[in-house]
Amino acid sequence: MPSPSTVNASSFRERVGALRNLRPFLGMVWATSPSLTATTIVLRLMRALLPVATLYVGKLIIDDVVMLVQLPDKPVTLQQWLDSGHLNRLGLLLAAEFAVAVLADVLGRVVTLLDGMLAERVSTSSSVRLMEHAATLDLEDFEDAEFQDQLERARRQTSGRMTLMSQLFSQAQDLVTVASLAAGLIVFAPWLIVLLIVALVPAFLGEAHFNAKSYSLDFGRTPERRELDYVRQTAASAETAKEVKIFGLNEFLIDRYRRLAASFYDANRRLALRRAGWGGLFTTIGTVGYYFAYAYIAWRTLTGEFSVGDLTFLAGSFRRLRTLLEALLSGFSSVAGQALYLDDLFTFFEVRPEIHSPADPLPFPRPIREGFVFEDVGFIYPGAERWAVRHLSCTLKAGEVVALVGENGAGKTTLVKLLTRLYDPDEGRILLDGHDLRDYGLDDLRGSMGVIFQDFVRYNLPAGDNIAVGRVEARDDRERIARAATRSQADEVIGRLPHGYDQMIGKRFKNGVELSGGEWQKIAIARAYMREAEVLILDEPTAALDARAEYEVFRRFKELSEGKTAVLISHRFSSVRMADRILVLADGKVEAQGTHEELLAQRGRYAELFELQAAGYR
Ligand SMILES: Nc1ncnc2c1ncn2[C@@H]1O[C@H](COP(=O)(O)OP(=O)(O)OP(=O)(O)O)[C@@H](O)[C@H]1O
Repeated sequence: MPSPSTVNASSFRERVGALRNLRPFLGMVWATSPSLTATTIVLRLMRALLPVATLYVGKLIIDDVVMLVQLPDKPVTLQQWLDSGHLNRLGLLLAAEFAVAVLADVLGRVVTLLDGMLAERVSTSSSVRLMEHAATLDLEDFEDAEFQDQLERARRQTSGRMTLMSQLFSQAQDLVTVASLAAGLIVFAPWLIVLLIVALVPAFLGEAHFNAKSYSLDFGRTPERRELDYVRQTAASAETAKEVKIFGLNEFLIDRYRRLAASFYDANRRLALRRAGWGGLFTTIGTVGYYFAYAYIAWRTLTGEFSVGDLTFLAGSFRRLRTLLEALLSGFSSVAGQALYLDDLFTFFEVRPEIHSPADPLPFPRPIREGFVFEDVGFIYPGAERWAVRHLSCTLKAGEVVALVGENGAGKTTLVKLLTRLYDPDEGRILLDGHDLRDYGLDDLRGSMGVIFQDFVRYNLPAGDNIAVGRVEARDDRERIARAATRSQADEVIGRLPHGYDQMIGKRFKNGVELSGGEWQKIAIARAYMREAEVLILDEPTAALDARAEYEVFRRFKELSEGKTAVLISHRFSSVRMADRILVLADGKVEAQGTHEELLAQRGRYAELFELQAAGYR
């Protein structure tokens, strides 16, 4: 991804280079709906030829009127005119002009309608593609600030660039109109075209320059804009309202928002002012060119070389051409500018995940025969300075319940992330039944594990669906959902909800019911049971449960993980001691292991932490 410093967007070459994005963009539009796209193109082509037709019929009308005015014995009354037959041609011409006007109007409306429909479909399909692609990427990508900026820019492109489509089509349409008008001009006075182009070039270059500037301004400010959104969200959202109120953070956040927004405004205003100034100057040059040409045509009419009809046709064509060319040129530079933005979308699509399935994956063992072995595993988070885990060696035997304990930052969650291949180790390897985890299919591996993290997601969905997401393919299996709920004690929570399993939970939507922290946790833990996986992992999702509830959850967890490999992470020793084996982690490696009693007898860190907690309860 280009960093702000490498995007010197004022370089003209870069802008023209960005036009390469138009091909895949148009490909995307076409793929969304070939029939809509083809129809709008054909209609626009027809519409493109109407201006020259209007002007030409207008010229014929005026020439005809001038001729009739000069008739030696002209009729006087309307009846006489009609009887003389002189008006037949004029009548036909007027009817033709009327027909062209109606057609132009109808075509314009239909095209706008089709464009609107097409734009919406393109926007939806690119959003879908964005989500599909995002789903393939690594967790590492999502935790990277630069990637988040890129994702944010790409997300804005999915709907923000839809005007680009109409604009591109309009450009093509205008181009055809220009060609038809220019053909007319060339027949009468070729050098007028040259005058036209000379008058317009400065305006074009000015536009191109300022568009590039505004892109680089925008690009360089993605982090600030993300911060702006974040501050706004924090200052006014259901999730943060409680703490913001108690800490009285409104002023602080609003002030921060104001300062950020003000710096945006300043930069934008400076650019807009310069743009307006230069734009005004260039337009004046164009206007001078126009009146110069007008005077010339008028003169040639006076000398008798052009008819009055020619004069109106030429002056009309010239004026039309000028506005069209101006629009085309500035449209071109705006298209090139927007194409630069498309870079964000397409470079996002080019990001490839690093964690993937092997070409010829092993099937996940069901049941697991031996278990997992961590062999001297080391992992450092991208951009971090310290190893999160290093020289970590341990086993998780098949059918065993292992508890991980250790102080904050000891590496417990990291171990779980490595086990589920959200990350791959930087050193050493993890074996499952004697084979490297990387030899198994990724979907198969993750599909065989039920993990609930401490920061599990609180889905604003009906209670049943909140559990069903644990195995979303089985979301219609009400019995399985109810079974999972019973195992995690979520059934009692759901029993108290007015609409039971169909009750919307969370406060985001109408009729949603908010749950307590512990109730949410029971629902989340039910997801792990819903999964009916070979490996069950609870990474401290029980912190908000009261002591009795946590004890009960773990007692059942132990019972229900009979024959399964299970890992539980908790800071409560009353729960931890139920495990078959306890691993004590410190500084990213296993410091001690054994049963509760064995570890107490060793009188090491485990015994110390246990004593601390026990003392707290005395
Ligand atoms: N996404 C991340 N990016 C960078 N560093 C991280 C990230 N997640 C964790 N770390 C670092 O890795 C180390 C181990 O963290 P980990 O989350 O595994 O600890 P933990 O034992 O689960 O702690 P806790 O009991 O607080 O949950 C910590 O030093 C932490 O700062």
